[in-house]
Amino acid sequence: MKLVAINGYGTIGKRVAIAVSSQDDMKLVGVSKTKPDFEARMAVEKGHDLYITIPEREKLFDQAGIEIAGTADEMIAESDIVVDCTPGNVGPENLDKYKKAGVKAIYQGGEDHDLTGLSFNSFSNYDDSYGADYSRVVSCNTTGLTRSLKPIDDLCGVKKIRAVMVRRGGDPSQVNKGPINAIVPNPPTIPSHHGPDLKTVMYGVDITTVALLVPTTLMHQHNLMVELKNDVALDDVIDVLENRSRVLLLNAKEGLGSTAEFMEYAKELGRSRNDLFEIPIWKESLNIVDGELFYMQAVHQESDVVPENVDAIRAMLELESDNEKSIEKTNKAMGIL
Ligand SMILES: NC(=O)C1=CN([C@@H]2O[C@H](COP(=O)(O)OP(=O)(O)OC[C@H]3O[C@@H](n4cnc5c(N)ncnc54)[C@H](O)[C@@H]3O)[C@@H](O)[C@H]2O)C=CC1
Ligand SMILES: O=C(OP(=O)(O)O)[C@H](O)COP(=O)(O)O
Repeated sequence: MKLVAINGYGTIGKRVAIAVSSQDDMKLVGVSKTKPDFEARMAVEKGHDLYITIPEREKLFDQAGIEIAGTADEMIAESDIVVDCTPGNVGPENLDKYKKAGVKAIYQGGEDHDLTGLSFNSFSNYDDSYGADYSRVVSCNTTGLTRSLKPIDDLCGVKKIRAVMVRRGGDPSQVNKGPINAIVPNPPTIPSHHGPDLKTVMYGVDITTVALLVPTTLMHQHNLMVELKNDVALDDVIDVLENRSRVLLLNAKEGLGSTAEFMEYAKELGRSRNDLFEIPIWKESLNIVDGELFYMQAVHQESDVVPENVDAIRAMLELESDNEKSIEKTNKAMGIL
């Protein structure tokens, strides 16, 4: 059984840990924490072996009564692959460590593509990370773009994409993030990183993105304008999106007219942490005008990249060469629609 470690147990790391534990072809070695906070305590309660990033802090964990299994370096040495879920720009410090230990590593979207020279999405370029030592799962927003644009591109070809990304100010627990009362062009320059980032997993696509930050924590929201290469009926677009996993067409008229209601829908699904791994698209928003497709979608930023991390592990450890088989296996274990 291949062994997986999670370095950085925060928003993304704690979700990837549970997702890895639910698969039958990989085993979680453990997770790392820098400090003995409630998340460290609950990681142990959830049955994860807990390793400490800063060995000098062993006493603090002892004093807090939180049992540790060893140091993060020991966890890394035991593993076949590390999923690095540390905050953006911390990852590069760890690369030498992974190289010295001879372990593979997956980074997250907070790191630059150049760190690994390879980025990953399950649907668009799984094969390129097959057997790779280092790759990067693109950010939550870029993953959301890829999920809906790839099947559309496969159906009728995409000539040019323009997208306006309305980004959540911070995650629900991030009390020190904002804005509280403003709409902030973020960045104020164009394009935002999302367009160039999409090109690292959907090669050659013509896309420009603009991004804004707003005072909300639940989800990001995207507005897409897509010039199509070939004529297509709207029903065929709807059909292809309805039949694609990890994408959901939801109806505003059924009481799902906002990101808040999407998250209420997620609660009704009854999953751990109320996660919505799928990208919900407002069905009513889909329209084709003069060969241009318009639609609006949302992204549960805390969870949409989690299944992609599981598929990336499978590709890089050569556990499955067929992306569709990996997607199906991950979906089944995680209860994804
Ligand atoms: N939160 C989000 O909405 C999303 C985040 N990402 C990306 O995922 C990565 C992780 O983000 P989050 O989970 O949100 O961050 P987070 O801040 O919630 O969690 C990071 C964890 O890493 C720990 N940490 C810090 N320095 C460390 C080190 N040197 N070694 C080990 N652990 C360390 C922190 O204590 C914390 O527990 C970033 O690259 C981010 O851009 C990707 C998609 C969505
Ligand atoms: O990957 C994310 O967003 P992004 O796709 O806009 O970079 C996450 O929501 C983290 O974004 P943050 O950099 O605002 O914490």
